[in-house]
Amino acid sequence: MFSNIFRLFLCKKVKKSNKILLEIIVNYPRFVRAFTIYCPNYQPEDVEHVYCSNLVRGIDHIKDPRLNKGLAFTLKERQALGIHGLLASKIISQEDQVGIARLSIDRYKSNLNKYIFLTELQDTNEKLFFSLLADNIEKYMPIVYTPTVGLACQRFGLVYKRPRGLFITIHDKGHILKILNNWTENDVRAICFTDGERILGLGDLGAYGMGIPVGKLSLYTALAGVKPHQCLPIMLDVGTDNQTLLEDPLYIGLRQKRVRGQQYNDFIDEFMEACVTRYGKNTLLQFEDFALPNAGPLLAKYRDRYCTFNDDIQGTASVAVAGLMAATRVTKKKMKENIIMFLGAGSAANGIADLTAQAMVEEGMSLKDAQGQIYMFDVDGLLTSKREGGVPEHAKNFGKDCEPEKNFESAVAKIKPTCLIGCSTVGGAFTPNVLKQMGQNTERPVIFALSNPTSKAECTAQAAYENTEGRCVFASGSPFPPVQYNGKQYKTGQGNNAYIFPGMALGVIATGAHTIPETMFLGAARTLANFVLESDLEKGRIYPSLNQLREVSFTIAVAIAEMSYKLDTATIFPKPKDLSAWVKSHIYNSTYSSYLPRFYDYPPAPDIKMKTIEEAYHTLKLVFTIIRRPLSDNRANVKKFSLCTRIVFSILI
Ligand SMILES: O=C([O-])CC(=O)C(=O)O
Ligand SMILES: [Mg+2]
Repeated sequence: MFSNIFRLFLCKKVKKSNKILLEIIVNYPRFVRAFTIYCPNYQPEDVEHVYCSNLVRGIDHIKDPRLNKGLAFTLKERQALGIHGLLASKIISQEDQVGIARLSIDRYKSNLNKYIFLTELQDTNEKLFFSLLADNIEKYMPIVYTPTVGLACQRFGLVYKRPRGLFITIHDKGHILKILNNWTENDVRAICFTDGERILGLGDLGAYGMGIPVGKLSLYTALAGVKPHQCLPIMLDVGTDNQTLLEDPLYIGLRQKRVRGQQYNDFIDEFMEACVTRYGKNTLLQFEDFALPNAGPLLAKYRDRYCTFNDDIQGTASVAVAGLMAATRVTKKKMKENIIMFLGAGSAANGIADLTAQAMVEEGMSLKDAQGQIYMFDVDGLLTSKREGGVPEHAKNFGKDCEPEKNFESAVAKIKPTCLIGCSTVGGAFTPNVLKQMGQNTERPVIFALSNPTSKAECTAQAAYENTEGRCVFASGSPFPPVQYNGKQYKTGQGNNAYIFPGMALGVIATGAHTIPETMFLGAARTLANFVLESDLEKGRIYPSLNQLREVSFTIAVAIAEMSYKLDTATIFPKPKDLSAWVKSHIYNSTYSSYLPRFYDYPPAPDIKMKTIEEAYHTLKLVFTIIRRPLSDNRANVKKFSLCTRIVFSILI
């Protein structure tokens, strides 16, 4: 470390103080985080690129996916970087590269092969991958995400080639922090992790579940612009109870049954603590695809202590409630005028039910009355106290005291729900008879088949429209093509949490929120519902089109940032005057940057020629001033102290 400081002080060729800044940023990783939180305009990836262009030369520049531009390197860059001759002579613009990549993908017939192509592109040229994805969301989201990612997880032994994220096993207990230290990126702001026990509706896929956090985080960047180097996917491998996988020669995870109980809980405890020790207290920790017995209790345990949320409970709830809100404009029924019935009583169903009840309360209903209008039906039938075993603890708010009913169709006929929501992972469970009954229950029945991937959807869009004479309001978790019925085309909406979690993440990261209160998910739902146009509703769609997802995510991010201050969970002070501009300043730029020196592009700073140690000292002082300035708020005194201490330690130790 001292040699680094020495190197910094002896940096002879420095022309401008910004160059010194770059040196500091690159050499002192903990400093990077402190610095970039307060000066997000200094895009760390650009800083690294500019810096790296001086250090990384030759073939290494092409091999690094963050630096690689393929044939888009200009002649000057090729000469400066020592890669002239390593590339074909033609120089191709990034835009043309996107077109070529599209042609290449289209040549593959199978979606799994398209997935593999895109993964390889991400591994070789990150900016091209994200610009391709961001420009073609509707086309490629179903490949890198649901439903193809489900198939990729099932075949992960074949798909897995090189590290993207960390695998932490139960045997690493006691050493998790050390493993996090092996991830060389220091500016991680968001971690998405799974233990693989409930991968989509596909069940326990063990370590093969890694595809899900990888896919989710790709959407963080493609949809919300969270910088890719700030995202870390993690697989917590505690074994699998999937016998087929335990016998699969290609299986890449621990070949043992799942560890449960105290040992599991201690492992997750250690993991959560290690993450904040390594990356800071307000690192966003997203639980993904945990099974029911763990998902709810872990959320309850950590939600007030960490910046965390469970995507399947809260993200799914938020998108479903947004759908219900938008549907009120079609059905002309307020939320509180509905009878809602769930098929499935797991974490997703309970998350949606809780948030729906809150939305009804906001319309002036008591919580008890709201819960009274929400029914659940699981594998053992209607949730009532009179059934064998009673109402399960995790769904106790929605159990009723009526007679037991084991037949789903009869339950739908008896209770006459106006909204039917599928979170059961039982493909085809909304039979034609069930759908017809919904058509009899009300003029405009709301039918959501939310289970993923497509094979697990409770019904297809086609079946929903056909069996309700085109009167239903339909949404599904996985995409369905438009439906033709009775001479009319219906474009159905995809009620997938992808509408929520990217924007939520950006808003939370931009304000350094230290917890994520539940009302933020209601706020996100409302923001999303407001995006739905009358023209969408006319086409039968209660969500904005996927191509609007970037705009939607940004608007949600700004709303979340606003709430973050209102709810006193933000840690960036003083509150930026223009919150929208502040959020924007955090967004990743997937356009290639020039690797020729361009220090003059950075915000103006005094032009100090570094000849003496004294001048270097002044530059450091300048950096401190920049960092201290936004912390003048009295409320932030403690944070100010700890931040300054961290900076001093970063530099001196
Ligand atoms: O991944 C998706 O498409 C939605 C989701 O969280 C799930 O089904 O678990
Ligand atoms: Mg999920």
